[in-house]
Amino acid sequence: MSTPRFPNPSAPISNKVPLRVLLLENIHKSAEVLLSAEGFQVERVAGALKPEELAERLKGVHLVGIRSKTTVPESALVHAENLLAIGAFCIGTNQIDLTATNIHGIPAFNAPFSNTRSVAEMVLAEVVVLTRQLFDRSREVHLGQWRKVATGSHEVRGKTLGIIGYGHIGSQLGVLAEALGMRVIYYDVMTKLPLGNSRSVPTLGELLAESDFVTLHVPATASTNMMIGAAELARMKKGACLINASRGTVVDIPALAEVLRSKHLGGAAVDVYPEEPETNSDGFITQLQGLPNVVLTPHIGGSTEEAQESIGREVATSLIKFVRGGATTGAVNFPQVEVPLIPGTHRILNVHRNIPGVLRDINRIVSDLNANIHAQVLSTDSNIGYLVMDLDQDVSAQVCDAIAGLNTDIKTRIVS
Ligand SMILES: NC(=O)c1ccc[n+]([C@@H]2O[C@H](COP(=O)([O-])OP(=O)(O)OC[C@H]3O[C@@H](n4cnc5c(N)ncnc54)[C@H](O)[C@@H]3O)[C@@H](O)[C@H]2O)c1
Ligand SMILES: O=C(O)[C@H](O)COP(=O)(O)O
Repeated sequence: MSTPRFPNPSAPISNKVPLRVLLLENIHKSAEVLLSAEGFQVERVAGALKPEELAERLKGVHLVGIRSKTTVPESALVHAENLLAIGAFCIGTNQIDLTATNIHGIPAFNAPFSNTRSVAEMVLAEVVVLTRQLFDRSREVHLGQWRKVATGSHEVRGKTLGIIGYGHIGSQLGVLAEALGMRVIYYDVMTKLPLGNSRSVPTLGELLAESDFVTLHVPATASTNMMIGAAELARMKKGACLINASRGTVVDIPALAEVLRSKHLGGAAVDVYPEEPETNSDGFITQLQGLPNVVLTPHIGGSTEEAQESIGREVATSLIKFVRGGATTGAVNFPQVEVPLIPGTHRILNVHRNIPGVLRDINRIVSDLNANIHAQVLSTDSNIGYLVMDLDQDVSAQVCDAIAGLNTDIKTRIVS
């Protein structure tokens, strides 16, 4: 593998030069509070940045925080010679080129559970809203129209909720839905423990055919891209409702608009779209606008104060632990290492290309400098090796420089 090498930040992180942090997309203040308390210099941007703007803004930045709207392709890293880590202050990490960041030695951290409950609660509310056509009735009354009807309105008790993707959100939603008396079935590519009385179905087709409500909770991947198109929508029961609060790439919007217009589906709730605005000031157009019993929300499934506050703290904490001690636990694109710091030792962190002989070369450098290794932990994936090494003697600057000179080196830094 030939890894394009960006300039190596092998100089020790100095307490005198504060680390620069760039937080995009209105990341919660809780993150800034923690990062500032470390002495880091935090800059904020309200919306997302396009990749070329991001590339410019990453010059000299050590940590960047994004949410779901900021894409981080390899081209955005071209000036990111100081970038140590990326914080995705959300669940999804499909917006980051995880392979490119991995081979450039930049771990990406997310918050895998902090907004799970918020999404599950919103989807459960939408099930009731759709089956009672509450938004349409509400709009009519706002317009001075009194349309008291029961036709087409139903209880959710006894109805079947079909969950596609029975992970953190899907399984939590299933538990909440059973509390309302719903029957829960799910389809997942992995074998999952059924919670409560829920039942796994072997195929997507069976789930679509059996459900009164179908809700999607899968990540954006090649296998989920357009997984609900015209053929899948046609398999759903007449009058059933579709809910998508996962990713906009999962549902074919024109096909959905068509089955809503033809009244094959009774309603839909959509929170995510193939193209979403970068800021709250941008306009938005979708073919679903104006259709009856269609709830459209601006990607707010995880947008509660509770979730955002908790995500801010969780991801900021991961970034701080990585800066201070090199911990990569929870990074989505990196070998996992977490070693407690021992006072009096001198820690070096090294990311290198995963080829035979690197550890031998590094240990020869340490030995030539007459240093003693107190602790050494190496974890690898198919592209890179991540080494955390504590030395008894303070020769870490010389060791660091020598390791950075190896042609296998990707990133090397000293933390203590
Ligand atoms: N609307 C929002 O604001 C919001 C908030 C949080 C998360 N999300 C989205 O929801 C997604 C799910 O979140 P989660 O925390 O439950 O993730 P998760 O990883 O815990 O669960 C995802 C599940 O989908 C399954 N899956 C993957 N590919 C599949 C396929 N082709 N068919 C069927 N199942 C498949 C996985 O096996 C897993 O069980 C996230 O990836 C994110 O994109 C949206
Ligand atoms: O992946 C997620 O957690 C959700 O899509 C929420 O993303 P957001 O932080 O951009 O609202």
